[in-house]
Amino acid sequence: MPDQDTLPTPAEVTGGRPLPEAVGRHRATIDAVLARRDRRLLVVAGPCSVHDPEAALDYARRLADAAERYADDLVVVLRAYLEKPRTVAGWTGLLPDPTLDGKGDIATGIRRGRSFLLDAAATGLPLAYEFVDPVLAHYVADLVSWGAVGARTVASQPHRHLASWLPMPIGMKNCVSGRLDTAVQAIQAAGLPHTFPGVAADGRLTTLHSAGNPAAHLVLRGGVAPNYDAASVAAALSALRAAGLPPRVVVDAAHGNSGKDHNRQPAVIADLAAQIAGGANAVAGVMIESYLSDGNQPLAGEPRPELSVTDPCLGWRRTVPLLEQLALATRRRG
Ligand SMILES: O=C[C@H](O)[C@H](O)COP(=O)(O)O
Ligand SMILES: C=C(OP(=O)(O)O)C(=O)O
Repeated sequence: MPDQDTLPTPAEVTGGRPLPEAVGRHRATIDAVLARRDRRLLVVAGPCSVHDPEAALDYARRLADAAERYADDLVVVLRAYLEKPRTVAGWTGLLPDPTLDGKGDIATGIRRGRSFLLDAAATGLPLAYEFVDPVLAHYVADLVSWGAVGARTVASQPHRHLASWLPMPIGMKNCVSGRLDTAVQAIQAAGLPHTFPGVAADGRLTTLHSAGNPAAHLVLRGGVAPNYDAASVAAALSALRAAGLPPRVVVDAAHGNSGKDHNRQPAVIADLAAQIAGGANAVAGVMIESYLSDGNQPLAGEPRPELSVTDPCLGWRRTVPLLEQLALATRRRG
């Protein structure tokens, strides 16, 4: 008999409900936007973390409605982040800790998290996901259309190998200090074939052979200083060109670019919208940390469903005008 800490196999959890047929289409669309074959702007928006699946679905449905309204200019993707990398310690997300209290019931987290991802995908939105733990990737990757390797793991060989194997565009974030070279090297590494250990569908450890991911790209998330302004974007494009990589970036309005202050995200988006309207074609996408209510809350006791328990997010009412602004800027860019 498996004890309660034994995890289900990937096949046991991925076999339950049919895969949304749209995932392949979403990945191809996002790839075309990043390669600038599609003139639209990628907008990755959503909560810093999902702690209450019902409330996050409420958010997803609102975002799906808005995505439809702006579909001529924006390709909107839901941040469906179920794992959190921590600087030192803290809640690590719904997948590894679904009861939000450090008990770490990962088996329940995998089932609950996957069920959330399937419900979120049913809204019609493509899903974004940060791959924090390479083992857990095998339980969710089939539902993800845009992946991220975060600022705290971008130097890690297992993450680069995983990115080289994953079948969706992967954003490599500049590291926490703001240095770009680690992320540029991560894009180069992910573009190559690798052989590394992973988890097979039947749960056995296996040797994986990757072909290399041609759609890995840079995400500017700021560091000790922001890097969303036109001069920083130009410097990033030069670094990409010097490394022989396509000059295209996604810019994160949160994290180091807003000093983790959600109130600063609108100013970052305004600056990016001005760059885009002015013709900055290499800005292929933006990222916004947005949720139902403005701000965040400490994780103690029973958390409010509509308020982030990790980084502060911009509330829904303040998010909609930003989508409008980005759609308009993209239309002007032509
Ligand atoms: O995006 C979320 C956080 O910035 C990230 O998980 C790190 O958080 P921490 O510095 O509070 O640990
Ligand atoms: C942790 C995140 O970002 P970063 O890696 O840029 O800190 C995130 O997007 O949730």
